[in-house]
Amino acid sequence: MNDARQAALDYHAKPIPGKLSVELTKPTATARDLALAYSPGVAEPVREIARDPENAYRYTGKGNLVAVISDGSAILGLGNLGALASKPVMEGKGVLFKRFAGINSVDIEVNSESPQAFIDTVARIADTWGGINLEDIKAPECFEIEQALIEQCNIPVFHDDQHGTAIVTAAGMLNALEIAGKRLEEANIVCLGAGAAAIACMKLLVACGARAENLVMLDRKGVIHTGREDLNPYKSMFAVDTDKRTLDDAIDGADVFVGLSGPGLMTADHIRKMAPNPVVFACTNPDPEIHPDLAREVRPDVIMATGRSDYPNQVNNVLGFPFIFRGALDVRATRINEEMKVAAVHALKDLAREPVPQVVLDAYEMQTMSFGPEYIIPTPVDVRLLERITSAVAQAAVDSGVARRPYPSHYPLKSVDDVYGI
Ligand SMILES: NC(=O)C1=CN([C@@H]2O[C@H](COP(=O)(O)OP(=O)(O)OC[C@H]3O[C@@H](n4cnc5c(N)ncnc54)[C@H](OP(=O)(O)O)[C@@H]3O)[C@@H](O)[C@H]2O)C=CC1
Ligand SMILES: CC(=O)C(=O)O
Ligand SMILES: [Mg+2]
Repeated sequence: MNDARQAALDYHAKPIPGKLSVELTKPTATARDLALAYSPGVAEPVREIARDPENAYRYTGKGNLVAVISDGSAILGLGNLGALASKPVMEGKGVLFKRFAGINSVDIEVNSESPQAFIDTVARIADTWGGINLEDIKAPECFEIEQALIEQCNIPVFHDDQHGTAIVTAAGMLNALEIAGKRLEEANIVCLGAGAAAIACMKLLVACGARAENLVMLDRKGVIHTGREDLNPYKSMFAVDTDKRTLDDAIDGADVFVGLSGPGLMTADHIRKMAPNPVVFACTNPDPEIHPDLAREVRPDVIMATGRSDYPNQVNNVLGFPFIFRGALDVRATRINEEMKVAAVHALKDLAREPVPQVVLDAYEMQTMSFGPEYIIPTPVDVRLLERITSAVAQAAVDSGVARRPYPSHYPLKSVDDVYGI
């Protein structure tokens, strides 16, 4: 077994299995403590919640609790490996929620025989949570599932692989193109993949100014064009009238490549054919469409991003979902709407232009990091993400009328220790 593989397995297995645990927030040492925590004291908040469900936010952990729910049908770029196999990733999302935004989470892996069974299962347990983060559910089922749950639940339901990824991709793309001296409105874009992440990313890029006619999307069968009769409605939105059929055809002269598909699908010959100063976001995890070392060797002028932590420019939804949920929870938003997503894009994009704190440089063992080809987007350990994205999202929720609480008086957040505002 190679060292990296063994290290990853040991990390998950030792000293105790898994990456998350539950902690107590109240004293439990004495008989009095127990009489308050459990019987008879617990009956009082029960009565209060039965009288008014909003009291669940006051007397339980609901308001700072997010469910991370998957059916394991699209685990990273590893494919449909089933609900249980997705558990390390879902625990991992919980780690990120807690570490970066002070949010408690529980991972739930659902064995479901149909989208409707999944929807019914999640809808029945929705009251438990302050929000629901859907994760690693494959397209096209993910679209129907998310839409149904948004309609049935009065808490935010957010499919991270769609919207978290799209927000981070749009922020990184706007910066990368500026550095490359290009405009999104004029860029020729190739998107490899036509699933949850790809469809949402391309929709948001179009909303940000990309032209649909400059965008070629590909699935396993090749270019999504108007002559195809096997397209679902989500893919059809991106069908273009073109003679191009393969990635090799589409990539010729392209300014941008976005990979949300599978490992190793982009070759040296593909990247060689791109326009000057190409932008390549090879975002499949854990192994990207093209390795960054190969991409840079073939194209020294590339602006390269991956989903990984061990190369510059990590375009990964970790830069989005913890902070978006934090902002949504703190104003008790009923949903995460387009205004909140756009606010997150701009907060993330703008932060990349500011000087990088020493603590971030230390974490990455770098002497310098500054806005440019090797730094198009902040790193996940940058605590300013907590301040900027949560504030922007909360404000957008208030302004767009989905907040049930005012903009928090304890904002801006400077640390996860401040999230309860006490
Ligand atoms: N960096 C990040 O933050 C994120 C990265 N991702 C990555 O994006 C990828 C897709 O995830 P997701 O959208 O959730 O999964 P889905 O299962 O919803 O979509 C996968 C898509 O990839 C396409 N695909 C797979 N293999 C090939 C191939 N050989 N050639 C062309 N297209 C191919 C599929 O084509 P078809 O439709 O024909 O089956 C499908 O459209 C994963 O690798 C994941 O790790 C996802 C979310 C966040
Ligand atoms: C990062 C992530 O959510 C994914 O690759 O699926
Ligand atoms: Mg995912």
